[in-house]
Amino acid sequence: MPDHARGSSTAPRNAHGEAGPAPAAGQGAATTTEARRVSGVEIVLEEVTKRYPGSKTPAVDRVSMTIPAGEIVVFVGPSGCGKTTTMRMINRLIEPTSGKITIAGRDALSIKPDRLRRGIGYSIQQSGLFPHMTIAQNVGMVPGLVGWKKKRIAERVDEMLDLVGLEPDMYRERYPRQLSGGQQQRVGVARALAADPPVLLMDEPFGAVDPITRGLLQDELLRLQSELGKTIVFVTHDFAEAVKLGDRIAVLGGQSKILQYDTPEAILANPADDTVAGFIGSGASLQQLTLLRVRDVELEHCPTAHESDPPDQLRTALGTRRRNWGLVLDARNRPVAWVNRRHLDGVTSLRGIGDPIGEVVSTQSTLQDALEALLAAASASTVVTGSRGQHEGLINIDTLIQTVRMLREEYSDDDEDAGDEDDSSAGASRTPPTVIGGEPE
Ligand SMILES: Nc1ncnc2c1ncn2[C@@H]1O[C@H](COP(=O)(O)OP(=O)(O)OP(=O)(O)O)[C@@H](O)[C@H]1O
Repeated sequence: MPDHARGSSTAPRNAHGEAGPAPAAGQGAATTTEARRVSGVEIVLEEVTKRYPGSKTPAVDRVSMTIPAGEIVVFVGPSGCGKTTTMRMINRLIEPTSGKITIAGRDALSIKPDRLRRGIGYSIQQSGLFPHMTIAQNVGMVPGLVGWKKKRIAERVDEMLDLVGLEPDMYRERYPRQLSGGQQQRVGVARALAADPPVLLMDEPFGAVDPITRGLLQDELLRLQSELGKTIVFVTHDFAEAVKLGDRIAVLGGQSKILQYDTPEAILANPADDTVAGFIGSGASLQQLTLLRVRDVELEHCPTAHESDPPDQLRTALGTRRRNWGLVLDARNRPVAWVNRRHLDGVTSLRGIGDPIGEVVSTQSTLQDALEALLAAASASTVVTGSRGQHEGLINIDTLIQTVRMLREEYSDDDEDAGDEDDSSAGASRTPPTVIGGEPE
């Protein structure tokens, strides 16, 4: 296996995706928040309870929480704790037994369920697509129900397919069974977003796909959300997924009791109790790799050349920069092949030579995704691409090792501070912790 680029530099800039240094209180935080488009609305649950008929104990018992507009809030907890029931009460697929749910200031129980549901996108595991309907019909269903004109629906279908990375011409007339699991999930998200609802409920939407596709779909969701700013409630039982996606995480115990409701950084640094700590598991330092994205660390660079460039140019660059490996890019700067000097011997063109690129990570990927890609490829570095697949640089194992080391030092300092000053939020750079309806501190 090629060792590609070696050497490293580590320069994490901020936890959890916001570019630039963590703003000090009162300095940059407002700018970051303002810069983000928010089209979502606030959801408030007050003392919401669900008791299924014939069951002695409630499935959800007096849950109160505020889900801020434009944020991704992840419900995470063990199987059967009531995540799905809590989520489905928001769009009244399940009627609460008691309590109040307010969406954008309106009492959800006062809105007709059908009408309510049209304003709330819903995406579930296995995508929930109708098998006998084409992709276009599936995506256009809710806009059709709310009375959009045919032309507008057709345009919207194409726009949505494009948004989730599916070429409309290729996919709109296909049927769900003709798509892979990952593609079906993308269509599921496109359908949930089609009528432009301010709220999106996602119930383990990526649970049924393989881990690599899952990582890509998560990246895609984060990219979409950075453009759309919806209020998203996301259910998972995978804590790593919660850390990656959540602006806030609600860790739920039995009967949806809120054990902790806070930013991922704060929960990782200061689990509220042993149950939450147990749920995070023993790999806390590795989990912290999900707080940083590839774009947050300094990338390595190796010599590159376009397919149309003369091989000599790359040969010279490898020699001058004393590198064994370089990258060949296509006309749109997308990586095509790894090449070493041996590949360049006697060739007159860079087309069709070299080793396959192998695993690629995007600038949106978390450092944990990058680690997995490096381990899967068994190589010391992997190619990083930007939003349109263009080459951005390389990330290597040394960078990741240094980052884990740095995070460990940083978070152990926070622990000491927390003991001294009772400031329990290592994630305070983004948003103040909010515990509503959880255990009072
Ligand atoms: N329709 C129903 N009738 C009776 N009990 C139900 C019904 N749906 C769910 N329950 C029970 O309510 C509790 C909460 O279920 P729920 O599906 O909300 O949990 P969950 O955390 O989403 O679980 P999972 O992660 O396994 O999907 C469970 O004990 C479940 O058995």
